[in-house]
Formats: sequence, C-alpha cells, structure tokens
Amino acid sequence: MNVIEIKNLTKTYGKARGISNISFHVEEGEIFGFIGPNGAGKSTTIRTLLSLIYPTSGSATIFGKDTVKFAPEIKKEIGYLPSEVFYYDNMRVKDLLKYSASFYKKDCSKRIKELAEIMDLDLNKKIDDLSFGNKKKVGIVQGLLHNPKLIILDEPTSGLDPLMQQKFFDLLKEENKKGTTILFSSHILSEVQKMCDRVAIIKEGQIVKVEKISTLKENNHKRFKLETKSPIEKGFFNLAGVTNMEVKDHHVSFLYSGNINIIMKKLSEVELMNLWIEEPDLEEIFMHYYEKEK
Ligand SMILES: Nc1ncnc2c1ncn2[C@@H]1O[C@H](COP(=O)(O)OP(=O)(O)OP(=O)(O)O)[C@@H](O)[C@H]1O
Repeated sequence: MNVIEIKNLTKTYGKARGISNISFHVEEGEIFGFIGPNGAGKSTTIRTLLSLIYPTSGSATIFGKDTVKFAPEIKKEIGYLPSEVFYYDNMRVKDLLKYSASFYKKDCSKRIKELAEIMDLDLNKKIDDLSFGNKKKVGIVQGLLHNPKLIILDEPTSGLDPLMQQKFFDLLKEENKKGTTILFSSHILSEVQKMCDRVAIIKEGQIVKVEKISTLKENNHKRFKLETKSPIEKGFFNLAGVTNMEVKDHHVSFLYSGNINIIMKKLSEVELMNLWIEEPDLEEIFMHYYEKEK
C-alpha cells in the first residue's frame, strides 16, 4: 500500500514558483528521502501534504484519503517535525508536551518520558532557557509522542550535535522497524544515504528523479580515473553516458553510466599508465542529475 500518493501537485505563491507538477509515492514501511538544495520546494511540498497550505492544482492522498478533505483525521496519525520550531517561551517543556499530547485521544505520558530520556531532554526546564538544539529535541518528542503511523521530518537534524543526530537516527530506525513510514527531507546527502530506502530529488520545484538509493549508488554510475601516457583531447570521451568530465594534463576523470563494454573499448584506444574504477558517492551522482537538467 502507498501511504503517501502525490499526483501533479502544484503550488504557486502569487507569481512566484513554489512547486510544479510534483508526483511521487511513499510505500508503507519505507524510509523515503526528499532531497534538493535550499529553495527547491521541499518544505512547500510537505506543508501542502499537511494542509498547512493548499495546492494550486493537483492532489495528494495519505493513507488513501485526500489530504485536503480529510486533513484533521489524517493529522492524528502523522508526526511532523517542521524545519523551524517556535514555542511559547514561558512554558515548561513537560507542560508544552502535555498540551501537545492533549490533541490525541490517548495517554502519551509514558512515551514522552521514554523519548525525553533517549534524547537527553530535561522536561522540567523552561522553553526560554533551552538552546536551539534542545528546542529541536522538544520538536522531535512532540512529533513522536503519539506513536504516529507516518513521520514527516523537514530538515530534522539541523542544530543537533553528531551524538544526538545518531541517537535520533537510531530512534527513527527503531520506529521504522515497528512499521512506521518515514518521509525525510534534507539537503545533507550523507544522512539521506545512511537512512533512506528510496529518494526523490527535487530541483527548482520539479522532481528530477525518484530512485532507490542502492540503484543510485551501485548500478548506474562508475567513476573512472585514468592516467594516460600522453595528454588526450577533452572531447575524446564524448560518449553517451559520460558526465562530470575533468581533464588535467595526463589525468582524466569522469562518471560513466551505460554498457561497460563500450567504455572499455574506448579506453583500449588510449595508452594508460594507470586506471581506477570507483563507486561515486551520492554527492557526485546528485550533482550529475542537476547538471543534466541545466
Ligand atoms: N510564503 C511564500 N511566499 C512566496 N514564496 C515562497 C513562500 N514560501 C516558499 N516560497 C518560494 O517557494 C520556493 C520553494 O521554497 P521551499 O521553502 O519549499 O524550499 P525548500 O526546498 O524547503 O528550501 P529550504 O531547504 O531552504 O527550506 C522558493 O523559491 C521560495 O522562495
């Protein structure tokens, strides 16, 4: 079953671009990454899904229900961590969390204590006295306290130190093992690579690619680095599937995706001093997709 199904979702802010014709789905039990640079449209997509803003056109369903028509019902089963959290500073953490829990018709007190312990959050402190990172932890507990079926995280790790990031990721993996579906937006590729099964890449309001992380990493591209006996012309490796070409004296480096025999044939025309064939990291592949669309 698809927990999230997005069909041709478009949101414009007056004349300004928000998102345009976004379509993808998130399956039950997946950790799905949503990556793109600042301003690409990640938050706009997420806010539209949560009916915090309304689509200009297109539609989406969560748990098979239209996100606009069934917003209040759907929200009970979603845990949402916005990219920025704002609170009434005067409240104590425990009172704020108690207030948040009152929206759900279940007793969340045990879970609040558990989560606060995992995230090393002092429930007795006033919000006012918390650092930015500790405020983020309040947001995390707030998002998870009702054991939601779907967790939507918008740039969740900003402000958390590396140890807390790790604890948070472990916590999410634990939730995921219990069957919780997770949509995770980020511009930090390494964390998407670490956490997610599949990923949608968004650029300038449009989806560039939806792919399994494993496919992105392993099957599609290889980085070729070669040292040649004599300098070669820049256009020598102008073949379909060759990108990110860099030539410096006797050193050539490029990404290749396609029939490996074709590139090997081309390589055999060059007198090689050395050759390395490596798996590129996600960062390189990601840049590659961006370049392709220019
Ligand atoms: N309230 C708004 N009014 C006008 N334009 C907006 C508004 N919110 C977002 N935009 C525009 O919509 C586009 C997408 O922004 P969005 O915040 O969704 O991107 P993002 O991928 O979440 O980026 P970031 O990582 O910086 O949060 C941007 O061009 C942005 O300037």
